[in-house]
Amino acid sequence: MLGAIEAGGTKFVCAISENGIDIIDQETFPTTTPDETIAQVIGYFKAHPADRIGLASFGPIDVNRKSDQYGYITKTPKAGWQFFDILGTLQKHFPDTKFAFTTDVNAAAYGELKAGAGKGLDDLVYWTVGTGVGAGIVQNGQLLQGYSHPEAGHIILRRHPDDTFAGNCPFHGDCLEGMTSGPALQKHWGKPAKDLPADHPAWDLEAYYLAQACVDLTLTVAPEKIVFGGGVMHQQQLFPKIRNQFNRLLNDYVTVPPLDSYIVPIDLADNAGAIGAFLLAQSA
Ligand SMILES: Nc1ncnc2c1ncn2[C@@H]1O[C@H](COP(=O)(O)OP(=O)(O)OP(=O)(O)O)[C@@H](O)[C@H]1O
Ligand SMILES: [Zn+2]
Repeated sequence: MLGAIEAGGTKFVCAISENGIDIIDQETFPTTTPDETIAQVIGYFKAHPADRIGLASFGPIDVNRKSDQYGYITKTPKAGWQFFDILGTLQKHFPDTKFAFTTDVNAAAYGELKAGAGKGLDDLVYWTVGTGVGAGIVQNGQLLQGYSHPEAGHIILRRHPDDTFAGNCPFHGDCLEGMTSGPALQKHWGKPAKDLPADHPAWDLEAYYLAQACVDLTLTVAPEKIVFGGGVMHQQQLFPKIRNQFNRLLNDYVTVPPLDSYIVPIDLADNAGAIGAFLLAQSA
């Protein structure tokens, strides 16, 4: 039996699967304190035992096996969770279980590669644009991680000449997340992102920045496909706008697949993270 834990800033999702694709059982717990929330996760897997569990956590997390803090959630602004040994705590309670450990967005990237929009491919970038912005990158079938995991949601952008919004990233102001996340849109335009009409100028600016993000990762990791998920990407009109801006910015400098099949929406919707976590655990 395979298990998945999607550790998010607002909720934890625990699930089990036999084949890594079909979810047999799933339960959600609110993210409160580590003690309380982890106790619920432990209770879930005592009741639904798994031989292997994929733990996909909100970040930043320490994924460097050589580090003393491997398996920890590190500098999160989330109260009570700073430097919490999430992997170690679970391993202590399930000593016979094999764990895979990565970021939530890496797991979703892996799920989309193996069973979603990137099925059959080896290289994929997955962007989530929601409360936060982040990228999971798979290269040659493996998650891209070095000294740490990518934090591409915070890359620095060329500002649109007409854009005076200061951005809302507490670390960088007008980084990608600071300009394009759901909360950034709300702060910029004075209403929730989902209430902005499809023809609102917000979406042209949003596409302008997300296209830069795609160009940057195209030029650095050369994926076979770029997949977008997250709440903000429910705005389907963003896709043609991003492709247009991408085309303009890249200016044919490198060859990429046809844009309609290169920059695409998520295929597995809310299950991408769990499926990725199962399959990472399976191959751990
Ligand atoms: N239809 C929509 N159109 C535009 N924005 C939306 C839409 N639905 C949700 N959002 C925005 O997406 C954000 C929530 O993102 P998401 O649904 O991915 O959840 P999340 O899990 O909180 O995000 P994250 O994965 O970054 O933690 C909110 O800021 C919300 O305003
Ligand atoms: Zn930032």
